[in-house]
Amino acid sequence: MESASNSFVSQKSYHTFGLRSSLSSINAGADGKFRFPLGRAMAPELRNEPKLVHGEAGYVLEDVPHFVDYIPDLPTYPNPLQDNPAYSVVKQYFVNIDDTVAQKIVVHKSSPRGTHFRRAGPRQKVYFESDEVHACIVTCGGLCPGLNTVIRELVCGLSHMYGVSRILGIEGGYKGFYARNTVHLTPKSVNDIHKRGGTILGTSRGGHDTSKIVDSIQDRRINQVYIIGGDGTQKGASVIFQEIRRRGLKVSVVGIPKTIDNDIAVIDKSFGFDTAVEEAQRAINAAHVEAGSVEHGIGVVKLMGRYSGFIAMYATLASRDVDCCLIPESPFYLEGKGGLYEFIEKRLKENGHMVLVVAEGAGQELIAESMRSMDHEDASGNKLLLDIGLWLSQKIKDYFSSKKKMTINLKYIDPTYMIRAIPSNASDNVYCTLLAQSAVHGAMAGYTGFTVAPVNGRHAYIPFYRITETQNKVVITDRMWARLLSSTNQPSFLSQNAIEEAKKEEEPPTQLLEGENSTNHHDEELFSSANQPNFLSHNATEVAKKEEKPPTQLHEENGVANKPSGCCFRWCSSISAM
Ligand SMILES: Nc1ncnc2c1ncn2[C@@H]1O[C@H](COP(=O)(O)OP(=O)(O)O)[C@@H](O)[C@H]1O
Ligand SMILES: O=P(O)(O)OC[C@H]1O[C@](O)(COP(=O)(O)O)[C@@H](O)[C@@H]1O
Ligand SMILES: [Mg+2]
Repeated sequence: MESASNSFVSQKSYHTFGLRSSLSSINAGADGKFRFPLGRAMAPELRNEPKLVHGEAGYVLEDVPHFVDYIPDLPTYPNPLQDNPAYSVVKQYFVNIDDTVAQKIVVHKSSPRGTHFRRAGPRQKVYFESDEVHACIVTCGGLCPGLNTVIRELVCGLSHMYGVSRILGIEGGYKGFYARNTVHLTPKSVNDIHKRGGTILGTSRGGHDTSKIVDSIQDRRINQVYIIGGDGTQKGASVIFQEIRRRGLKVSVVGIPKTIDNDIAVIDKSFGFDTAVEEAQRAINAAHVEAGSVEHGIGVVKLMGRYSGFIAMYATLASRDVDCCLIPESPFYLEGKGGLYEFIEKRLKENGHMVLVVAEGAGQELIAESMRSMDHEDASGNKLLLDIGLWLSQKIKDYFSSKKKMTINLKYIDPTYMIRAIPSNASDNVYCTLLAQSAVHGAMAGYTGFTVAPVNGRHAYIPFYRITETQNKVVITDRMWARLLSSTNQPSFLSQNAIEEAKKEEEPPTQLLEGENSTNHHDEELFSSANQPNFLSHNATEVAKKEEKPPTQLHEENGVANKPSGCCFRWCSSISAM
């Protein structure tokens, strides 16, 4: 462990440019290509306005900030990856600077091309020399499977791909910047951490003091900040970035989206979600076994999902043992025709038992009606929820014993923290690896103020505001919720009027549906992450390069040829990216 006061600080190349000097370069875009409207008092990127580039046929690039937007005359260096043997087999390893990723891929003949994001991946030129980089990593908010994998892969990516050796772990979330010690991270020290749940750095809610955090970054001469966390964390990262840019610092601020609830907007999915859905099966199985072993058995399982019911929805679809799934997005009622009690009674009569999955944020308004609502918040300002699982279990017991005089046998299982605290599964581990590598490539290339994530199966750099302006929610008028309703045959709890209203409110479902993503080859990343020899002679490499088509073509072909069929998860193949 290293204390904040004695951390090693290099004086080399730590740029601090005042606002005045930064204004001289405001019309040059990230790659010196794009230009912003002239004749304004201050550049858009200094006023937190979107950095938009318009192209033909309604094409819009929602670009991310870059050092050259506010720091003039920065030197660039060749990317050290060009001499890395793991990557020498790849014909076009570096991403074309004009590559962008479409936000919507379901289009019609006459559709405008729409919003795009900058494609993630390694660039030919970088804005840091290896020994100049002083990186730090922080984890904030609730736990999520995969946090340790992302930390590991950031450290290994920085070290193995870019020769960076100065990497600090900030302990205990945002407040750790100014109130806790730091820990020096090396590939050796993080070697096994992906096998453990939680985060080796610790985490916290609250404690976001922007100026103290940026002072700490500046004092320690940190120039790459990797911030792993959910929607709240990304809001915090955004204000840190704004302050850093206001001070004119050459410090890259990179957000890595983490949320077990999968409630972050724009992105395909967040890491840990797959693991959570898988682990939830164990609780659902247990509930099913318990319920099926007794007369009129009811198994109730509570899953996480404060404002979004994705875990509950996917766990239900995956299990096939669930009779009813309740989520925050779909209000329900208990009594009367079409209500929950009526449905439970029907299922018990038909099957003798039933399983109910409830997301923690579901039915909060119902509990609030029957209990005195406590409008409490946690340290980060998130609403503290009343326990729907316990409350609902009690209501069901009361109803059947006093109103129906029917003996039921209800078992309530709350596996929420057990699900959140496990290590990530194989699929999430690969996802975390690619995510961390994309983050490192972006920072090395001089981009800043962005969140990295897959969009339609390709990793992209997304401006913070796009991630934080809305939350991802289950669309109850979309096909996936309809699939769930049809698989459980539960009531929709909606009147015809409410359905019409919901349809009007929701965006048309032009987002990804099943099987629309492509699977791509990632052998190059795998060679690099294992640091193994590629066992190819120079000749073989050259021959392979001639035989292969450039990766962009390959990707496109795979997009058509490798469409998975019959897969019900919209992002099942979307971990390809980059
Ligand atoms: N609007 C905001 N501005 C700045 N910091 C924020 C904001 N919202 C949350 N944070 C900070 O982000 C961190 C994590 O937020 P939290 O909501 O607990 O988790 P998550 O990031 O997983 O949503 C906390 O330290 C919190 O203080
Ligand atoms: O008890 P804690 O640590 O506040 O966490 C509970 C909350 O964490 C969550 O997993 C979401 O966490 P984040 O906001 O950190 O993504 C919710 O599902 C749950 O309500
Ligand atoms: Mg959150």
